[in-house]
Amino acid sequence: MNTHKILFNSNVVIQRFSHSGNFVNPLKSPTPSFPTTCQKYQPISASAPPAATTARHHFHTYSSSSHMAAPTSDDDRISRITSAIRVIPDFPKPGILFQDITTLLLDPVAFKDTIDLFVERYKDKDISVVAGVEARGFIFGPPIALAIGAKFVPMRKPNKLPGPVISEEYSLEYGKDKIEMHVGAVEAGDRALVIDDLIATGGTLCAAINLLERVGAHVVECACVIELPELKGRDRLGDKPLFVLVS
Ligand SMILES: O=P(O)(O)OC[C@H]1O[C@H](OP(=O)(O)OP(=O)(O)O)[C@H](O)[C@@H]1O
Ligand SMILES: Nc1ncnc2[nH]cnc12
Repeated sequence: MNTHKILFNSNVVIQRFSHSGNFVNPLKSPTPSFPTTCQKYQPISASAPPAATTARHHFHTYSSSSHMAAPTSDDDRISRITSAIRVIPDFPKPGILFQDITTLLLDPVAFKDTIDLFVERYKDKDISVVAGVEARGFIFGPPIALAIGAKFVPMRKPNKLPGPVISEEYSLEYGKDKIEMHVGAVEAGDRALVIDDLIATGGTLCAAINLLERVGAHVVECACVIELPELKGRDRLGDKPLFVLVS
């Protein structure tokens, strides 16, 4: 395992690289063209170049710094989380390597490790709202919100929320979608953390950020369990900080 220090979100963090036998090319089909910032949906180009084929897990955790306690046994926790995520080829479409977090949920130790790592990072950051994106952000968001004393706000697929909503459309790997948030759930001045299981192209997180910023909230950071770096979602977030456990 190689270990080196990088600058990450203003803190010195340790980045570790290791290889896993069953985690290979995250996308075997051509890469669609995605917006490079949190801009509106752009049409997908059929003639885009192939995706990069090298994939590996690299773990973003953080070391001791002046204002954060160093969690013990990060290696063990990240390894357990990585091992508990199942990779399914050709789901839901040929060419997609699906990162299945349902197997992580079957492992109470790895699931707790996941929540603990996020809670340790955010407990002293004065977060007032945790926004979780449907559907898998609803799994990780609420336990984090409860542990750090923040409200949880669901960002839902269209026509699911009963009250008045604001909406944002966004592009996916294949096609487009929309998320909605209840008007009044988040207020100007709220300090928000956006949680999802995975960042691919970054379209979903961008839409969530846009919804929160439209009502005057400050998005402190986005956090995901998994990042697919080949799809460059991190670039699309611009200067908005992103924290991930596994990529
Ligand atoms: O970075 P992006 O390219 O936007 O992709 C990431 C999103 O894709 C998946 O959700 P999906 O849209 O499949 O919905 P689901 O969680 O309801 O299955 C995943 O849970 C993220 O929300
Ligand atoms: N490869 C992937 N696995 C799981 N969820 C995803 N959402 C977008 N791409 C995904």
